[in-house]
Amino acid sequence: MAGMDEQEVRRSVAQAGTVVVKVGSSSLTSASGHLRLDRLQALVGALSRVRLQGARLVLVSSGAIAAGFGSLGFDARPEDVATKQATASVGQGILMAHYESAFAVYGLKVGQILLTAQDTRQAAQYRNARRTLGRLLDLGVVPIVNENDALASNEIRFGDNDRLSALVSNIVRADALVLLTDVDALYSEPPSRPGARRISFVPNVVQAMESIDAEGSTSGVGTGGMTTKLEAARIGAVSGIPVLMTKAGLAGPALFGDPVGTVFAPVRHRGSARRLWIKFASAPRGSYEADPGAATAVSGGRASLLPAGVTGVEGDFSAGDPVWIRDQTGRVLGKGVSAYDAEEAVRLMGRTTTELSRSYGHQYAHPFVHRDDLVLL
Ligand SMILES: Nc1ncnc2c1ncn2[C@@H]1O[C@H](COP(=O)(O)OP(=O)(O)O)[C@@H](O)[C@H]1O
Ligand SMILES: N[C@@H](CCC(=O)OP(=O)(O)O)C(=O)O
Repeated sequence: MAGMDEQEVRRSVAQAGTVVVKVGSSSLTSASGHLRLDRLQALVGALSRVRLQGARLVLVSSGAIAAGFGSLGFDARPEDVATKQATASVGQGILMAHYESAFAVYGLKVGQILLTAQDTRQAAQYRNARRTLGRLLDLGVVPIVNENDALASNEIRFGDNDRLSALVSNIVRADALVLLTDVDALYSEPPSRPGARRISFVPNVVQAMESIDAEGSTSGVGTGGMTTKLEAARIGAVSGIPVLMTKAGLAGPALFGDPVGTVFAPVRHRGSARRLWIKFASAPRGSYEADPGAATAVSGGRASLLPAGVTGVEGDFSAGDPVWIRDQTGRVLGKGVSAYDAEEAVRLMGRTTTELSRSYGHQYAHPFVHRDDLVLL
């Protein structure tokens, strides 16, 4: 809920019925490309306590590449795509084997879910991922999610698990997202710099992103650095989900509401699952150009985009695909699901729904993008 103070955010993390925890490579692996078993086991100990107290838990774990390159005899993280994919394939097996036996100590079962960006962009695959994750959680299993690095090539990658974990939080409708990394908290600038200030509460991450310097540093084995963590916190906060970030060694206290790390307050109420998908996960396949009247109406937040207000159609999309909505200067106003395919839309644009109904029948008397299927950006 919007307007929460620090204590309320911490309490809602501790009381979350469904929690997504993301752990970064730097927290699980050594610089030589091997898993740090002691760390993995400590993490699993903390997570198991939460699960055994009744919370539904999803773990988004990085580390496939960082845990795989040492065992393949490389002295550094590989750079080329094919070797990275092969390394991830080996490392993912190592990770899962250890998670499986570490959770088994607490009598818990794990299930592997490897996602590609495509699985969140397409509505049908998104629903499929949601169904499988939901069923695993119903069965009391801890789903362990990673990007399907072995098959994802550069063009179709999420690239970082921070953003992925925020999308997974929306998929499972999590009550909290916990990002575990190798720094204890968010700082005003990279903590290696003198003068970096520790921040324990971020009331509005959208505003905070303008003043925090997260540039140019990762731990070396991680990929996204602080920038992608802030982006994940933003997606969470804007989706109505409280977010906590701290170092992996503090997972236990963090999940039990102790004052560790940085918490980010939700900045909006949570919208419907469909709108969250449109806003954060869907990839538009074309766009509608709105005339000034339609642009104003749509920007007001309550109107649908009617055929009469559309002056251009771009791209090759089908009915049910996401599209951008732009004004006549090309500025993006929003994103929505088109009720028509591009070819039909070209034929129908510029005409009132009454005209369309008269010429083509009742089934054509509806908006190009219904307001329930439209989000402003
Ligand atoms: N403003 C900041 N506050 C905290 N950490 C920061 C900041 N800017 C950069 N960093 C760096 O981000 C790193 C964590 O990112 P990364 O290496 O990608 O971790 P992970 O593997 O957990 O995803 C930290 O080691 C830290 O040095
Ligand atoms: N999917 C990749 C990790 C990608 C990633 O985001 O890494 P990190 O910044 O350590 O969370 C892997 O398992 O190696």
